[in-house]
Amino acid sequence: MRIEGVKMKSIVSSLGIAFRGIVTKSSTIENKPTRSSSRAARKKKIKWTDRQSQILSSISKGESVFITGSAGSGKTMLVKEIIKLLKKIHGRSAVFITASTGVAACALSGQTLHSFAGVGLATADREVLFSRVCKDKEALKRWKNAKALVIDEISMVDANLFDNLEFLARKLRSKFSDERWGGLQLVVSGDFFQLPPIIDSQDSLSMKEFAFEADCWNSSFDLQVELSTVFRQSEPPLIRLLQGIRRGKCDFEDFKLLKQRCSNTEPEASVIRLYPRNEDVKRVNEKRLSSLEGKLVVYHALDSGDDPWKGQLHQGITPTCLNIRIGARVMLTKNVNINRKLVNGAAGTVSNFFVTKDGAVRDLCSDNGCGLLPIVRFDSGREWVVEPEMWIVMEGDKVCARRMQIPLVLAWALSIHKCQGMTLDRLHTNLSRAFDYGMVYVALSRVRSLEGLHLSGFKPRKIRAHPKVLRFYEDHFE
Ligand SMILES: Nc1ncnc2c1ncn2[C@@H]1O[C@H](COP(=O)(O)OP(=O)(O)OP(=O)(O)O)[C@@H](O)[C@H]1O
Repeated sequence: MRIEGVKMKSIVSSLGIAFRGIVTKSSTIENKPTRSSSRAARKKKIKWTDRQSQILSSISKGESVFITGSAGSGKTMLVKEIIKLLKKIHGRSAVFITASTGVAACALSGQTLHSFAGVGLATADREVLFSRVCKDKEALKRWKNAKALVIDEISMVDANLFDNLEFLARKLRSKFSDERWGGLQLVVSGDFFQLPPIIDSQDSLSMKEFAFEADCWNSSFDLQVELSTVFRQSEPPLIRLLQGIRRGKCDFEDFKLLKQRCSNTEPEASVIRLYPRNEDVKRVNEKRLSSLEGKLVVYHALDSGDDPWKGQLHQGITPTCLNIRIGARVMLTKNVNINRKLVNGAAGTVSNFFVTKDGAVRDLCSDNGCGLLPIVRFDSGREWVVEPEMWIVMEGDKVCARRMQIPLVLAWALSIHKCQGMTLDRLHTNLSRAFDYGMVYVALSRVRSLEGLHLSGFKPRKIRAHPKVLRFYEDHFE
């Protein structure tokens, strides 16, 4: 038996659960690819589609672009390439990378849009926001120094905020006050058919809600493109089903296909369950964890930096406190080795713990003077010692906060909000409990194949696309 470079003959079982060994960055555990090798592997694989290439060329010309498209059509992947390009064009310190949620921001090593803007809750009048930013030296510096602004997961940004930010950009960058966004090159990405903004109102149909309803929306972009090739799924019936659901449609064929995926039998524990509400996620994970026997191992994240950036680390990118036992279902919260498919979203089961005297691990999790590292058997069959990883919150080229933690989360259950952006091999969900527009689409579009989709029920009326979103896509992309 061999755990990726950890020779089992050198491992002695002690404490009933723990192995003895040494883990250092230079140890025999082959879980750190060189940066250049993983970059080379990625470079070899990507052949940009015509639309993706069109966007890259428009960015090179300094144009502002809105990138949309179905789940799995390569928006995030393209945005990562765009960020590299923007840094070459404008310099690292003039490119600001933001997203509407902390999870999405950390995935791009950026910051939340609110923290970039320095607007706090942003519900105040725009003149109040302006004086608030003027009093915040750092925020003011960001606005003045920026040459490019990236905003990911735009579907969760509301119209009012988008208009207010454009106003602030023009007013704070007085040299460019005649230009939209004060002359910033803007790159916005997201799919409005996915999760909508949280608006504090009962009557969302009569007021502005989505960012595309902002007064400045159309004048903000030189180019608005919908990516049409789906990469995450390859089966035509599944792609057709998902494209229909994205637009709130479920015809007889779709109904039949979804019915076939329904079953009353409990799926095996290795299948991830998706729930619309956090309390269900917590309840299921805690219940499953407490049903396991054996020692509970606790990892406390090590955070550094200042607020508000430090606060972003608590927004769900990876747990502040991770409790696991042997047998726990877990999922990676970071890409740890792309070549070996150990990527954000890869699921597995904790098979044991590895004892190390490594100081960094001991600070996270101390046990009899040693630290324990989880050994995970991934569903691909690969067994891997999971080492601590670092998350950083950047502002331009400045690191403002860091978190060190074991990159795992309990994964018998996840919330639909948390899974936006993920790719899953297998999932189980009950569609009859979805409560928001786009929720059914986000949940179903995570899975790669029909075989991996398990439903315990669905109600066709829960498959809903917002009428305003439908109109926006008809007007702009058909
Ligand atoms: N040009 C391409 N060729 C091959 N694969 C691609 C290409 N573009 C993207 N992909 C792959 O498609 C998959 C989905 O990409 P990505 O996560 O960027 O989609 P997305 O549009 O951001 O999805 P979501 O809306 O669900 O977040 C990834 O595995 C990515 O590697």
